[in-house]
Amino acid sequence: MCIHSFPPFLTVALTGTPGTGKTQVSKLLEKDGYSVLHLTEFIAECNISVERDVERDCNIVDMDALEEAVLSFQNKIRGGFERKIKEHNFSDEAFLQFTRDPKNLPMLIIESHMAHCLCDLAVVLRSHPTVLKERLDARGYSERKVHENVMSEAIDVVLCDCYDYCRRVYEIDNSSLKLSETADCVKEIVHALYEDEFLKFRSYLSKNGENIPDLTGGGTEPPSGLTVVEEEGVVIYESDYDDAMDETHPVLIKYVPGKNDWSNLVD
Ligand SMILES: Nc1ncnc2c1ncn2[C@@H]1O[C@H](COP(=O)(O)OP(=O)(O)OP(=O)(O)O)[C@@H](O)[C@H]1O
Repeated sequence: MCIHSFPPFLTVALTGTPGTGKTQVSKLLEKDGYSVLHLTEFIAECNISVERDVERDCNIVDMDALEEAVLSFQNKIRGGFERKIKEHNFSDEAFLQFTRDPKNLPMLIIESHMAHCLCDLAVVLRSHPTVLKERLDARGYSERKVHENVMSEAIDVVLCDCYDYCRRVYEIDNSSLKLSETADCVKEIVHALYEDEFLKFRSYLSKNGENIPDLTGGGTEPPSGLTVVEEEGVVIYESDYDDAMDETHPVLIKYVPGKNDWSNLVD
């Protein structure tokens, strides 16, 4: 059983091995108006317990506490979107048009090398190991730390993790891209992803004879058969949508600038 709202609010991981550019890219996205959560800072702000692994020079986080804090943050952001949507009189087409403005995209992008553990959709930044090594050396990391990260990139550790955790995984190789070009790729992906998820959920509701939720000023009427739950002031629906829509295997899409045909994502 999964929790969904309609129109959907998506949480998307922007993940990758350290040094692949998550922080810098997400800052560009944020500047353009996308909602971004920087997980490392969030963990510190929320005082989530962290243990230090001195040998491997990294932190170990209490994932249960983190998940709870992220969910609560996500609900607050989602509430803001729901209120914004209610101010308008949208047809589906007009709504999708509205979401093309980054400030109106009902999505939270979580930036971290472990964000994919908290999301079922992920964009993975990849960099060639030699490019990555240069970036990590420039940070002054120990030889061991550089080696561990470069090896992990070479054998696709984060990508494989995403494949385990997520139902959709988008991979961008930014080895020969500029920072702004990488950000543009992410933008293209998240908008295509949102539209696809919206249309899929809409089509699911229609096929199952559910009342189509109203996007107009009257608010989102619960589709019949779905349980209405109220969480932190946000109306959400519980449904078996995820079970029905569950892809047997996660979808893995390699991003090739200018070449992806997003229309083939829609069933
Ligand atoms: N095409 C590109 N895309 C992303 N980053 C790039 C690109 N070209 C160069 N860079 C540089 O690579 C570095 C990536 O560092 P950044 O801190 O963003 O990585 P990160 O994945 O967030 O690492 P960490 O997980 O340790 O926070 C930056 O200095 C950035 O300017």
